[in-house]
Amino acid sequence: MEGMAEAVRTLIILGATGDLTSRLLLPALGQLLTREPQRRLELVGVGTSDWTTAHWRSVVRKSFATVKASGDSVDDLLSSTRFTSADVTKPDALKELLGAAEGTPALYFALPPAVTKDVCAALAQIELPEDLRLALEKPFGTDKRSAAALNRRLTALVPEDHVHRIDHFLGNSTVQNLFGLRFANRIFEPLWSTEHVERVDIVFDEQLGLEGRAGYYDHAGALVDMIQSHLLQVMAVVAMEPPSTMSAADLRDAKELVLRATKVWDDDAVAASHRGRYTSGTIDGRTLPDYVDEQGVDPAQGTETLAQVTFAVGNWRWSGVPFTLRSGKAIGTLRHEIVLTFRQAHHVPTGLRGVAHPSQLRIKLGPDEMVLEVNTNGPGNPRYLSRSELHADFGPGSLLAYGEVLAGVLDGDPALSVRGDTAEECWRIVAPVLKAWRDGDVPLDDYAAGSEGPADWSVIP
Ligand SMILES: NC(=O)C1=CN([C@@H]2O[C@H](COP(=O)(O)OP(=O)(O)OC[C@H]3O[C@@H](n4cnc5c(N)ncnc54)[C@H](OP(=O)(O)O)[C@@H]3O)[C@@H](O)[C@H]2O)C=CC1
Ligand SMILES: O=C1O[C@H](COP(=O)(O)O)[C@@H](O)[C@H](O)[C@H]1O
Repeated sequence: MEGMAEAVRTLIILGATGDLTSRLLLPALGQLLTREPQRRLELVGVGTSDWTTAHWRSVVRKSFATVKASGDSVDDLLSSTRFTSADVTKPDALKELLGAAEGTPALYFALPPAVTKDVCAALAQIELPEDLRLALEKPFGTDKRSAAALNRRLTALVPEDHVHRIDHFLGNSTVQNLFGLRFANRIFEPLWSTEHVERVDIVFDEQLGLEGRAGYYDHAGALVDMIQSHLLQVMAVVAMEPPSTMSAADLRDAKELVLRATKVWDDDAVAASHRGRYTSGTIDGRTLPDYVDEQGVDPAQGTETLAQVTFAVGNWRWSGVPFTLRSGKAIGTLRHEIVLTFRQAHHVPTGLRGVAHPSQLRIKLGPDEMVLEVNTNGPGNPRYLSRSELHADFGPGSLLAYGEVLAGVLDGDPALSVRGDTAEECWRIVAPVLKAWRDGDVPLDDYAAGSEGPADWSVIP
């Protein structure tokens, strides 16, 4: 790590009455404080709603209970946390909030993106405490240009390494495990290149449907919601060069180099992408309506609920290896995994019968495990090939993914947050696909909720 930063003493959540705060942020914070009973943190919740501090404390307590949070720092926080009703787009409101903060403060923007922009404009009008940290949720802009404009605003307020662009997939324990697996063994890294890898697939298929999120999702769609943000970050960790250290500078440089080398496969966004949208169906006994009939959806938006794009990473290590990223809602089988498919053996000895399938390494993004599928002689006839699976259980991380990224914000370590140039790069990468889809050059295929996606799409092995 580059020099120890001062730990945040006051966390101010802007948008404390919202869904993100109660469902994801507070449980993550409760878990973090349980693991670190020595940490002392003031928590201030802010929203325009007319909440009392007593009500806010009951919300925090309820969210903490979901992770069985306990211990000294939890008790301490529960008895001191307070709620302020304020419109944070007003400079005076921000001045008062920051003025009342003890020690190093962090502002967590759990706000709609348009409000976040206005808050940044308001922050520019007041004097800011030294060492202020800013944590921003996705979506970070809507394209490269708006992301760049937001970056300029933010870095006019605080230094880049005080800006935490949150991507909770970087805190996912399996993604964290990739560092150990790839860089603390000699047996995988020599195989981790175009010499031996035929293709890489990163799949995040969910059984969940829209779940009442039309206000956000119907404008984002699967490509922006998952691929432009989370899955490109995961891909960057899978494809990066070995960093010299785990410092924020080394990790983020290594990710950035991969993303800078990434473009749509063959520069052909039409051939390299698919989009789909669910129609009614049943998943695990739960019936979902057609996506277009979900509450709040505007059918005219033509929003996709399943996206698949193949990218090329144009460098020495990965030349010629397709990286296919896919994510969808309302898919019959939950599948969250990174799959490396290895090239065929150069020569299988004549006399060995059966089929030598390519070896595959499956790294699962929860439950956290790894499966290596290889050809062996197997049981029975020793001259007949069969498939064996080597399983490794990574075990769950001690923190939820949000807890890992929140720890980075509180400790002033941006290693797990997205750097400004990288946020822009990710928009550059998907821009040709967004354009092809907007222009209607790629069909929006139907698939029934509960199916595995449109039947004529190529299957990801
Ligand atoms: N919910 C989720 O699962 C995820 C959300 N995100 C991102 O997190 C952010 C927040 O999402 P979410 O919690 O779902 O949104 P909500 O709509 O549930 O909450 C928005 C919050 O913003 C507050 N707010 C709006 N305007 C102001 C204002 N002028 N001053 C003070 N507070 C204001 C609202 O407070 P009040 O109502 O009291 O005015 C409310 O607490 C978004 O950027 C979203 O994209 C990212 C990943 C997942
Ligand atoms: O950010 C998001 O991620 C979730 C999937 O992540 P998980 O950690 O909740 O499994 C996804 O469902 C959602 O659409 C997306 O906005």
